[in-house]
Amino acid sequence: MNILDRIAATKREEIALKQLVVPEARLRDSALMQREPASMKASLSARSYGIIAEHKRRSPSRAVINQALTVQQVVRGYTAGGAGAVSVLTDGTYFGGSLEDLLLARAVTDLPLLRKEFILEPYQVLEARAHGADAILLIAALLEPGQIEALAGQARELGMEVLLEVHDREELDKSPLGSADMIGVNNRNLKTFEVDLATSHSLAGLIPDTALRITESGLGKPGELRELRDSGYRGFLMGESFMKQDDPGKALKAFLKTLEA
Ligand SMILES: O=C(O)c1ccccc1NCC(=O)[C@H](O)[C@H](O)COP(=O)(O)O
Repeated sequence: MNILDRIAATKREEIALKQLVVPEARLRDSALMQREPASMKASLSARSYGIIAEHKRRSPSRAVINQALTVQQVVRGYTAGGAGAVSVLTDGTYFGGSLEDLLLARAVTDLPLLRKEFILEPYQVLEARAHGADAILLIAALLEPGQIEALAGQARELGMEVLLEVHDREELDKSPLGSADMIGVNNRNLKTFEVDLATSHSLAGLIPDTALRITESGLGKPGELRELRDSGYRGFLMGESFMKQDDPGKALKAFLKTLEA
């Protein structure tokens, strides 16, 4: 079984349990349901380099990235450092994240928040909204086209945007692209962890202009972002290269200064 299949199997078990412990009615009672979500697409589009800075303690491909900082320290730093949006990993088992991280992030920033999660069920979309997310991630490799449409429709009804993630031509061709506000190309093969920025370059021209193009993973050099921008990308999802620094927000600020010089 590859890692993505393992993550999905764990996730299904977790969702079944969580639905028993926290019923949907309780999620609907969250005070954050009254908050108007912000547009991540607009925030990223307003910048020449729309960085989605990710809070990421660890991952299946990297046992430890940064366990020393609080989520508030990281997200405050990203906000001051010029991020266009913040991505918060909420998976506990494989990434050491939680829904509490999303709540804490919400408490310290007005930037749009992406719930970075392996979403399989409508329950998780409601969870995202109830914990302050403005956008959700849908991973094409995990979902059938009909599921993408249904989950994206639910997100829209709840006022959130959708980042649809693909990794290859097959996933792009099978996906209902009109369901997404943003289409992300993950440079990391989630089954092998291999990272290749050529993935984004080769798929850029196949993404419809109705969606904002986002390139994800393995980014760290200003020159790479300039080339990806030339290919049509306006959003750049970056985790490890900032999180491995002692001060991720300062690292982001310095990175943007070099990029925009
Ligand atoms: O990062 C991983 O090892 C990983 C493994 C399996 C599934 C997903 C994984 N990462 C999720 C992501 O998409 C990245 O966290 C995100 O794009 C940022 O990537 P990076 O800048 O390389 O940290």
